[in-house]
Amino acid sequence: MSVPSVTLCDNVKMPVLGYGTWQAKDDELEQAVEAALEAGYRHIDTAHVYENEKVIGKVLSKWFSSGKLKRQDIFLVTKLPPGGNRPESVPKYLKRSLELLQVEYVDLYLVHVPFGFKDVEGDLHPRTPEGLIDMDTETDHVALWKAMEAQVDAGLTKAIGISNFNKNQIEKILENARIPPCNLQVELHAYLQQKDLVEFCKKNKIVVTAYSPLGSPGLAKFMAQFGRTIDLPDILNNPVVQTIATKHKKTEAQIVLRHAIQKDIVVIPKSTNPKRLRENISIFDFRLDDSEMKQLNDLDQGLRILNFMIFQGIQNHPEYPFKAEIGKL
Ligand SMILES: NC(=O)C1=CN([C@@H]2O[C@H](COP(=O)(O)OP(=O)(O)OC[C@H]3O[C@@H](n4cnc5c(N)ncnc54)[C@H](OP(=O)(O)O)[C@@H]3O)[C@@H](O)[C@H]2O)C=CC1
Ligand SMILES: O=C1CO[C@H](CO)[C@@H](O)[C@@H]1O
Repeated sequence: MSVPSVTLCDNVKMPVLGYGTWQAKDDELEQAVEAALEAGYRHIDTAHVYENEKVIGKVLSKWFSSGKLKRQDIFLVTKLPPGGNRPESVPKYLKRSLELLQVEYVDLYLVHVPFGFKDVEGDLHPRTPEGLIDMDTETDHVALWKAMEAQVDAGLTKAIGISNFNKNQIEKILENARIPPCNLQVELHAYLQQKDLVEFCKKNKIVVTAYSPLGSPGLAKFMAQFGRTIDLPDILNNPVVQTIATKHKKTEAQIVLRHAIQKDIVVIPKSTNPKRLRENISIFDFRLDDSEMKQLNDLDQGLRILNFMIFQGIQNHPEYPFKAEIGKL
């Protein structure tokens, strides 16, 4: 299956469907990345905090050295951890990611979150003695962005972007950037369609990537490991999605992914199951009509699943992005 691409800044091409890897590690991920590459995925989304860059690097280097793929065939995305959200930490963390991924450059480097943590070696999520997340409240986006730009100049990434930033935070970067961000990665699915933010990004030539495009159905199980229960919406069992899926002889997952793609949004579903990851890439052989698009657009509820409250006390960081929603969280 061949996936179409969208053009980011400076003619960098990004496949509109990528392979998400959060919560996937080690042996399971190794097999799954193999299966994903076999299935035709050419865009891989990881992050330093996912602690799986080494496995991804191992599989990619095998494919590159066997000649099955060339480096330029792959669009590789990774992210600066929150503990690296200060200018002097950016080169250190990008260098680490490049070493783990066994590549000379990434295609897109993202600032993972707008808030910073203390930079504690060996602890990606440091805590205070009281159990709160150990924040660095001095996070300065303009200074940080200059360090991101320097990574493009050094040839260590083709493009730079942000993730989980709100509109005001993006505006501030745009006002001060020499190299504007060309990608915003945010939570986006049928129940959180982010219409205003998407419109704003279009106006500013920022390609939007939808994370958790299926509504992150495995999240409740994942959070349970940390003793947290969450009330997860079940987008894939929504009757509107189900009816459209039956009509097209497609699965519910394929319908919600196709819905985003038809709105020029890049999607990065995660699956370590070979059957499901093949299912998720098989969305380029049908089209939703205007009435189906409208029915799916109407499912929007502004419902955010990932608000970072897992990091206790994070809402008190000056750059916590969802302050306006706090009453609703
Ligand atoms: N920038 C950021 O802050 C964030 C970025 N991300 C990125 O976005 C990616 C995707 O988001 P994520 O939160 O993982 O959630 P997704 O919406 O991609 O959902 C993943 C879950 O859905 C299941 N699944 C996958 N395909 C299907 C299918 N066809 N039918 C039914 N269930 C399916 C998976 O299980 P199984 O594996 O068993 O198939 C897994 O439990 C992440 O992996 C990560 O790369 C995610 C969160 C935050
Ligand atoms: O990508 C991510 C998924 O969500 C996690 C927990 O909220 C974060 O660590 C990270 O931003």
